[in-house]
Amino acid sequence: MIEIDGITKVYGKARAVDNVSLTVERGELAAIVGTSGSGKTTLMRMINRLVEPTSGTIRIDGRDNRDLPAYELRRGIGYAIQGHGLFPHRTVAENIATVPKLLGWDRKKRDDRVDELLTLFNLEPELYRDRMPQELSGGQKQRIGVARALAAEPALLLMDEPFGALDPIIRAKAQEDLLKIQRQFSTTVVLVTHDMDEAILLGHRIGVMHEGKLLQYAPPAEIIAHPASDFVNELLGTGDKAFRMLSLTAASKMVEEGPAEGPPIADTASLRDALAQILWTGRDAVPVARDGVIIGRITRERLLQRAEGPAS
Ligand SMILES: Nc1ncnc2c1ncn2[C@@H]1O[C@H](COP(=O)(O)OP(=O)(O)OP(=O)(O)O)[C@@H](O)[C@H]1O
Repeated sequence: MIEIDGITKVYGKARAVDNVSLTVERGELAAIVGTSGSGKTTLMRMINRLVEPTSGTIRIDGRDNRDLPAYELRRGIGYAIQGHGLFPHRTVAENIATVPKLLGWDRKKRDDRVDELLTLFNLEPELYRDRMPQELSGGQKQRIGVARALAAEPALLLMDEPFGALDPIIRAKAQEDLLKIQRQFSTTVVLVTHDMDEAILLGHRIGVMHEGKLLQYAPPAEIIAHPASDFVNELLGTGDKAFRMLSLTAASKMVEEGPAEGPPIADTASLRDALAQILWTGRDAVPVARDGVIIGRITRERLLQRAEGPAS
């Protein structure tokens, strides 16, 4: 659990982060969004003390983050950044095993962990563990950067635009991997992103920053339904709100009995996917399948009702 309490960072006359307070519960993912220069990275870097705050406190699992020497604190916190930050003269395996080595893990345990992570990120260990970073594509480097952040199974993971340079397909896969890992290990994650769709997909809570201030910190559905200000509303993109609302719910939550023609969608797909299918194929309803077996349908009518916002 991270408790950020009245944290401020002043550079010269500018308040890069201005009296921000928020709590991230253990096992939760907080997505921080905002315009460029709004203070997202500075806020995140004060958690692992790459930046020292001007005032305020940050507690991690109840302990002031200044109680430990900064290098020791950072060993316990995974950190992944855009542009990966890999050591260019170390192999992929050495890069991933950086923190386990600092922590004194023996060779066998380190090697096993490297192979496990490479497999998790769909990179065949035999092919990739001895490569140098310059022998990887941009997307592969990013995945290794995230693998390195996860290597010592940190309870806390900080991610600064970690999927920024990935193409949409790899990005979706990397987001899925992150969710899987996050659930499996109950990792507490703070993720900085400028992509609202990513924040809505991944965040249990979303923090919206502007000019150093935290404008709103709430679950995605609440941010969409009740934006705290015009600025938050604008950032959400009014035109996309209906679809964003639908993207929050799995098809399994709206299945009803009844017939429907044509190819089914999976019950794990979102209502947004269901509506897209219905519109694209001109149907009134789409069958829903679980593990390949049809379990019911979703109708166009109910989806449209669900997508309606509050009457203005
Ligand atoms: N070391 C520094 N010295 C002086 N000013 C800084 C320093 N680091 C950041 N700033 C300023 O603090 C403000 C917040 O920067 P920060 O990097 O936290 O924003 P951000 O929201 O992460 O932006 P982006 O999305 O563009 O990465 C900016 O105005 C930036 O110029």
